[in-house]
Amino acid sequence: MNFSELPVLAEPGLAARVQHAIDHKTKPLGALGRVEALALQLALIQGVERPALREPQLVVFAADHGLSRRGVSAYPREVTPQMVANMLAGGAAVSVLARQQGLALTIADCGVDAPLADGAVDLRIAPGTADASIGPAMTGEQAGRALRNGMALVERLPGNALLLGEMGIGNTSSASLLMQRLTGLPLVDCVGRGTGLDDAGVARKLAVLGEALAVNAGAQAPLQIAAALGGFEIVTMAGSVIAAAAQRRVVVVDGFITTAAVALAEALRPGVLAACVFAHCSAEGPHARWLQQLGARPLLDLDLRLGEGSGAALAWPLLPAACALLADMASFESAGVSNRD
Ligand SMILES: Cc1cc2ncn([C@H]3O[C@H](COP(=O)(O)O)[C@@H](O)[C@H]3O)c2cc1C
Ligand SMILES: O=C(O)c1cccnc1
Repeated sequence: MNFSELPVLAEPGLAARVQHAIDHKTKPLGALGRVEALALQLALIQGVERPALREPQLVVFAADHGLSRRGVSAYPREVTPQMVANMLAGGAAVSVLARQQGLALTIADCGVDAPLADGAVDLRIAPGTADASIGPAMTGEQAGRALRNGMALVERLPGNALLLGEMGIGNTSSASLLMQRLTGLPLVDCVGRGTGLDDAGVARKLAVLGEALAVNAGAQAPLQIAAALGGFEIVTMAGSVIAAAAQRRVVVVDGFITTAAVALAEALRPGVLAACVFAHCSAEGPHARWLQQLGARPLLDLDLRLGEGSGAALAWPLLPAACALLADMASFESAGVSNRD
């Protein structure tokens, strides 16, 4: 992807100036590999020659899904509020990683089927979506509200980097449905094991998701598709991605589900992808293919299949490292090192 060509980031000459600076650092040409591309992307996102990251915000968007009552997950629906509590208490993987990396952690309840947890941000639309296998997961009004909630949340958060996380039993199903509708690939190529379904479980998930696609076939515009196939957390996250990109914040994408939110945001507001750094390729089967379709090359490939923002947090240190190299490495000229002929 050529980031400088995207309208959201158009900044005449900046890409060439930053590339020139990178190429004159004291190293063989191109020797910092994809860290160089990352530094360039961060510069283009911020529209400056010396990008700098401050007060990174990891937001976990949480919600329940009507589909989780249809046996599409290996785990029960109650796990969503239980994990929200665990995240707030500091015991979830994302809590540990956010703490360790110095990332501010916000849990945004976009529609968990339980009372609002102490310490969660209240962006609740309803206690879980409707069952998308029998009709739209949410109304158009609810989808619009979720988008606006996500935008407003970013306005309230400090800093210039947003790391995406999510929690919602059944949400790989919503992500798979969105992938099918947004890419046009066959459903079977868009569905994975989620939390660990066996082959019979995947067959059941495929059958249920096939029903959801059939019953919601009339949805055409991106917002209609979002409402039909749902995920309050996914639609809210898409709103946050749109607002963050508009403010030139760096968006760090986690796994399969956050990719669904970003792809939805791109469908709603073409160009936002340019603000996105893809942290990792998830072990969720269809993720690699979707990344490829989006022209995204993720930083890490660790066989993660957790979500929560865990992969985004793990990849995070590469971003300040790229900024530091761009800002602080000497050039051949300043260090008196002989460049190649
Ligand atoms: C204990 C536990 C912690 C999690 N943390 C994230 N997820 C992940 O698994 C869910 C998606 O998979 P599926 O569509 O198969 O339900 C999401 O909540 C996602 O964040 C978890 C799942 C479980 C069980
Ligand atoms: O890639 C992800 O985000 C993912 C995969 C499986 C389960 N939960 C999340």
